[in-house]
Amino acid sequence: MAPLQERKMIDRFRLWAKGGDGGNGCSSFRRSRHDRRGRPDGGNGGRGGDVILECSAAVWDFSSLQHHINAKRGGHGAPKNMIGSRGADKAVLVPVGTVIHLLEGELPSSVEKKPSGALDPWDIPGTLDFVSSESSQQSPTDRNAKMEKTDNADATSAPSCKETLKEPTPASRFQVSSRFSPSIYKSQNEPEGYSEWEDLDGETNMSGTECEENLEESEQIQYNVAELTEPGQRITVAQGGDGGLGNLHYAKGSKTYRDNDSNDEISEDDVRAAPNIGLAGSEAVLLLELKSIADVGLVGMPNAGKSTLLGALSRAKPIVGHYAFTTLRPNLGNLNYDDLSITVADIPGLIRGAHENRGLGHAFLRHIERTKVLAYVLDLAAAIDGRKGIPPWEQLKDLMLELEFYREGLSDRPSLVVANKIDEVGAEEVYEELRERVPGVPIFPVCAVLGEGVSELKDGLKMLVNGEEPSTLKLDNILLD
Ligand SMILES: Nc1nc2c(ncn2[C@@H]2O[C@H](COP(=O)(O)OP(=O)(O)OP(=O)(O)O)[C@@H](O)[C@H]2O)c(=O)[nH]1
Repeated sequence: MAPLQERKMIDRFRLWAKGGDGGNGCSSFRRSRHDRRGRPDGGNGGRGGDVILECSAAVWDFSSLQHHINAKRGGHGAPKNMIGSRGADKAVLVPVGTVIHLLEGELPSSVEKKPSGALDPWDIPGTLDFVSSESSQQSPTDRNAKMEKTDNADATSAPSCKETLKEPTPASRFQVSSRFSPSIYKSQNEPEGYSEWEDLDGETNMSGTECEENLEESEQIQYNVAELTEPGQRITVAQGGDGGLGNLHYAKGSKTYRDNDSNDEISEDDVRAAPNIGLAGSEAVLLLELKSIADVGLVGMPNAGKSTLLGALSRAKPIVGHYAFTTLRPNLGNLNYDDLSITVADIPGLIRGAHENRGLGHAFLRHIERTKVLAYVLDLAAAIDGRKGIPPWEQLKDLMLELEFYREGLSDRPSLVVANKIDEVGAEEVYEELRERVPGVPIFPVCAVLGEGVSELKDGLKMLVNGEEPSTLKLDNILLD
């Protein structure tokens, strides 16, 4: 029978993130009958959007991510001192337990908890995205007809991915606030009262750029630069560039134009040639990796005693019930040794057909993918005294088959067997038979309720996790009737 879910879990993912470029500042002059020379009134370009990773319990792996994530660029400044709009951020969801390694670039921020609300109105992304809407609707020829391009217009040509990744640009080389003006560009038609409108369209569009997926691993990988461990945590991985200055910035409030920073007098020609290209957004190449949720996964049929065992092994207090599916989510416990600590997950009970999503099905199986070693917890008492349960060796076979049906090779990881409920009458004989039927694998007889055999099991788990006694169960080695 073919597994229903054939897609492999993606737990390692390379991501190229690029913040939106800043919009260009506008160079325009407001002229009138009385003022032929005109006064500069070009607004600043808007800031580009950020690329944000947000930790969420709603996603399990990286399969929903795209390799290239680009935030929107800021809108261009416009005449009448209208600043460009802020480029829209691009936020993507990553699973809980995401570890970020940095291959190229740098992270502009550290992990932070999502703010509750109260956004700065100038920061609301995508309020008016003039550039994207205009550029998507118009052909470059249309735009040229409307805007006179300058020599810098070849900034429009999208750089190849490799070129841009080679030299990550720090987003904030200088601080220009695009927020000072209350006017946001609102009209696409030429406003009255100006005669010249130079636009420097430096739009960089990497979406659609075919980038080599297998860039050689850089030797300067910075490992574990950040971890997202709680839902709601966010991190900005690429920051939008600041918008370029409009020519008004150079000439505020005076007939003779002055540089706001140095206070030097500047000529009208200087004002016209003011550097108004928005800054490029920062770039980063990341390697995302999923942390395993636990070192050891306790796998067993419902009611086998997994939660009881976790409680006996650690200080965890999982809910124990005499009915199936008491455990709906994995409970985690810590096993503390003198020199090490191991995490153990009690995974919800598995039934035949779980790979077809019966019982808790896939939810359960997905948890197993994120553990390093497996401890199969078998109920020795399930079939004794005329009970209608499944004998432990068949439980073991069913468990392994379900893992394999779900994903081939899942049962290959190092494992041991816990023979639970050894206290029950007749369980000793069943245990002996189990040892004969499942040779070559460590089997630990345990009474989880009383804590008997638990310290031996703890030693066995430690050796397994440390790789001192690597033992893998093979389906063919189980002797069935
Ligand atoms: N006699 C005996 N009963 C046990 C032992 N361990 C667990 N039980 C009982 O078995 C029942 C099921 O225990 P749980 O620990 O909830 O089993 P589980 O495998 O976590 O069950 P699910 O949450 O449904 O997956 C409870 O009534 C426990 O008291 C044991 O060593 N001996």
